[in-house]
Amino acid sequence: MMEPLSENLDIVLAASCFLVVCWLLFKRLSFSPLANLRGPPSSSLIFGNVMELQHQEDAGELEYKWISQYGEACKISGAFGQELLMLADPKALHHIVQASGYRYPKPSDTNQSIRLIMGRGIFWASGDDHKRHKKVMNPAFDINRLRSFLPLFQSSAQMLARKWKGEIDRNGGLIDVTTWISRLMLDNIGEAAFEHKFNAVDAGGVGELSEAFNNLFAESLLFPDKGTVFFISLWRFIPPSILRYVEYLPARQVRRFRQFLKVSKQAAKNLINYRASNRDCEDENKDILSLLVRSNSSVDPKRRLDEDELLSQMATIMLAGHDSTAMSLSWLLYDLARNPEDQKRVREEVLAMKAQSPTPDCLGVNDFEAMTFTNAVIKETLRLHPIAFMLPRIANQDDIIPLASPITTKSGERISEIPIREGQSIYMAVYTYNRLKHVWGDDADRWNPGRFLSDTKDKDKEYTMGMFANLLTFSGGVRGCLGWRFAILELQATLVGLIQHFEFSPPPGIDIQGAPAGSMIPVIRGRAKEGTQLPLRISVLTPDDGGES
Ligand code: HEM
Repeated sequence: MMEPLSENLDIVLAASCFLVVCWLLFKRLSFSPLANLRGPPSSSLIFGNVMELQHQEDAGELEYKWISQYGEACKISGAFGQELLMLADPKALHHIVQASGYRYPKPSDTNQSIRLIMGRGIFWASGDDHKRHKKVMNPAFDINRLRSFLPLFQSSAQMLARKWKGEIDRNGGLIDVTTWISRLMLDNIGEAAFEHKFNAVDAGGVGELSEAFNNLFAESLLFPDKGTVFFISLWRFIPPSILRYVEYLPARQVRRFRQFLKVSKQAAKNLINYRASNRDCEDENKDILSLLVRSNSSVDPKRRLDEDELLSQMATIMLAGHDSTAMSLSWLLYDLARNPEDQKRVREEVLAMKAQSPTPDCLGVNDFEAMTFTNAVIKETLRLHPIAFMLPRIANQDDIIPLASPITTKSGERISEIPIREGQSIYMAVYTYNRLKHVWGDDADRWNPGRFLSDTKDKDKEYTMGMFANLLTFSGGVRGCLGWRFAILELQATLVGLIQHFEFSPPPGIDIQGAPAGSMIPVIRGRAKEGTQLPLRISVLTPDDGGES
């Protein structure tokens, strides 16, 4: 039977597009300045190394292996013959993140994914638009403003401690810390961002917004199938003005993201409307949303955020400020569970600080800063478990990337800079940079918080990297994490609030892996399909055990 004409036409069109794309790629690749770089062989003509990277068991380990083998700057293959420059070299990363301003934006396909999840907020904006967003956002992340959230973080931790004491009696001490910590961080960000009480710890995570967050990344980005990778890999060939329409596709991931964005924007809108009709109280509102609304109305009207940008900002803050800290704190408790001596040392430091404080139940920011070992364990967890284990970028002009450690090319030449062309895709290997031996010491791939104590300095910190402790975990430069101080204060307050009441140990027979779901999420090894979880055995400390009852 004859195929309908329109169907034949579709096939012809698709095939022609494909041939044009192949031809363009061939033209580009035949003159590639990366041609002489070493790197792993491409394992698929269509997918290059992408499937291996997205299906690796422990996020970041494959990059670590390749960089150990081919050097801190090497070449990997993207889909449809794309060449990616993978970098862990400190000087190269410093050049991109710190020294180049807006010359290395996020690639258009990454930006489209961000737009799907968080809308047109600061995470998505680029170039001059990003400057506009940042100007409005900055006052809300002022250090003194953030300090005012400390009592909130402390009371949330106390609430969780009370809740866990009840849970431990009920289920023999085995608790999925990720679920609970996620609820706690949701309560914190809800209150800090909107002055909105989710009561997620108390009510057990019910409610539309709580549910929209639940397992968002595990359900949508973990171990994608070939069809999904194929589809998303085509995005970089589509102009952004057309690409934005993917948000209307009925695919499962897209639906999940759309639902989250819709629910969080609606929550922000309801609050703005409520505040508008209760203007008397406006000056008393110190939450991030109120500050944003005020900051927005005080900038030049031409550079103001429109309503959709403002609402997207809240989706951005809710997601960026909740999931990342929840995962980081879960990893921190896991690391301490596996290192009981260090756990004990943190607890002793906390109890000693409380003993000398006139207000032991509400330690201040300076008290937290003075707890050197507690801060060292936080840094060590952020080093070993960077939630954003890779960061993609694209060069928006020709450039020469300098290297701290020269690399050997395929022809045996030693080079200490790499010329690149406009449009070159970059893969910043955050996980590997955080584990480089010449930066962090010979034991860089192992847990050792002592490396962050001042008397055991490591060698090569020549190239300043990120916002905190020279780690790349919060990225850096103009696109560095806006909420890093918020995150550190929240991690300090929550850790201090929990460690004085509980002892954490790993449950026997359960191994945890950091799965690559856009970010590095903890799952039980071999049971990733069950979603994000990190069960720990938790016991309540009594004064006799050295804890607080
Ligand atoms: C441990 C916790 C956190 C980690 C590891 C983290 C990591 C990062 C990273 C790597 C980026 C850059 C992403 C990129 O360039 O593609 C980023 C950006 C951002 N983060 Fe965080 N973050 C954390 C907590 C927070 C918190 C608590 C907030 C807000 C309350 C926040 C708000 C933001 C915002 C608004 C941006 C976008 C900045 C811009 O594009 O200019 N983050 N974060």
